[in-house]
Amino acid sequence: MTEKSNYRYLFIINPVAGIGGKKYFPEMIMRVFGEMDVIVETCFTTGRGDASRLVRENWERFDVFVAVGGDGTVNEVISAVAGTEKLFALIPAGSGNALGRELGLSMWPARALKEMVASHLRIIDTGKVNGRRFVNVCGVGFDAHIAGRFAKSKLRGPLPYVAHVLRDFMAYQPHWYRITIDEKTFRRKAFVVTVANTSQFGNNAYIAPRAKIDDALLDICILKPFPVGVAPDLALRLFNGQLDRSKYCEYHQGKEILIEGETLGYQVDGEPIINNQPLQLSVDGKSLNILVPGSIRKVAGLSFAG
Ligand SMILES: Nc1ncnc2c1ncn2[C@@H]1O[C@H](COP(=O)(O)OP(=O)(O)OP(=O)(O)O)[C@@H](O)[C@H]1O
Repeated sequence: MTEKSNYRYLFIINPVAGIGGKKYFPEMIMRVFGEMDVIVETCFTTGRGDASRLVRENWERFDVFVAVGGDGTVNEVISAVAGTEKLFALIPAGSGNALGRELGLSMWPARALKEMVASHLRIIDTGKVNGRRFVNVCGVGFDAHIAGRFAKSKLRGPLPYVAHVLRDFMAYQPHWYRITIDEKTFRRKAFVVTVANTSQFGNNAYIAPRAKIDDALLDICILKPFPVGVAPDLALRLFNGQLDRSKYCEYHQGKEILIEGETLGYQVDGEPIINNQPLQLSVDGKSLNILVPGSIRKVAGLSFAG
C-alpha cells in the first residue's frame, strides 16, 4: 500500500444526496486537497449502483475511495472496498448520514474535508446480508417500509423521513418473524427487527445504542408491538440512546443471524430491497480500512471496542 503522504484519492460525489446542490463540490475539494502534494480526482455518480462501478473501474489508479453523499452512497462504495487493502473515507452530504454521525464527522462538508486532511486509519467491521455488505443497519419491519417510501420520494433531507413516519406509523401492522441468533431460535411479533453494526439509523436515531463498530458483533434490536400512547416515550428513547431500556425492546448480540417470515422486504443502510428470501446475516470483523479525523468529537453512541 502507498505511503500515507502519497495516497491517491478519488472523491465519488452523489449529486442528488441530501439537500443542496453539489456542483461546487469538486472546486471545494480541490481547494482543500490541491494544496497537498497528493493525487486527487473527483467524479459524479449518475444513478443507483454507479458509485460501486466507479470504484471498480478506477481500482488501480487510487488508494482512497471517498464517498461524498449519504448512507446509500457509502454502502455502494464500501461494498466495493471492504475486504480489500484499499481505503475508504467519507464526506457526509446525505439525508440521514448514519455513518458520518457515528464517526463524529462534521455535518458541514467543507469542515469535514478539512478534518479529513489530518485523518488516521481505523479498521472497522462490516455486516453481510444474503451476500450483500452493509456498514450501518439492516432491518425488517417499519424501518424497511419507510426506506421504501423514502426511495420513491423526490424530496430529500431529514424532514421527509419524519413526514413518512408520522403518516404511516398508525396504520402499520407488526409481523411475525422466526429469528435465529447463533443457533438459538425464537418467534416474535415485531414492529421492527434491526440488525446493527453501528448504533443508529441516521439523524441520531439510536436504534441499537450498544453497538460498537469494531467489536466483531452485530446488535439485534427487536421492537415489539406497543400501545400508541407509548410512542412518544419510545421516540424520546430512540433519540437519547435509551431504547434498549424500554420493556418493548428486546436486545441481543450475535455473529450469525437468520430472519424468516412472510413479509421480508428489508432495508440495507437505508436502501429498500424487495425480496421474500430469509435474511442470512453475518459480521465480517475488521474488514474495512477507514480514514477518520484525528480528534473525533465525542458523540452519544460513538464507540469503538477496546
Ligand atoms: N445521479 C444520480 N441520480 C439519481 N440517483 C442517484 C444518483 N447517484 C446516486 N443515486 C442514488 O441516490 C440514492 C440516495 O443516495 P444517498 O443514500 O447517498 O443519499 P440520501 O438518501 O439523501 O442520504 P441518507 O442515505 O444518508 O439518508 C442512492 O440509492 C444512490 O444510488
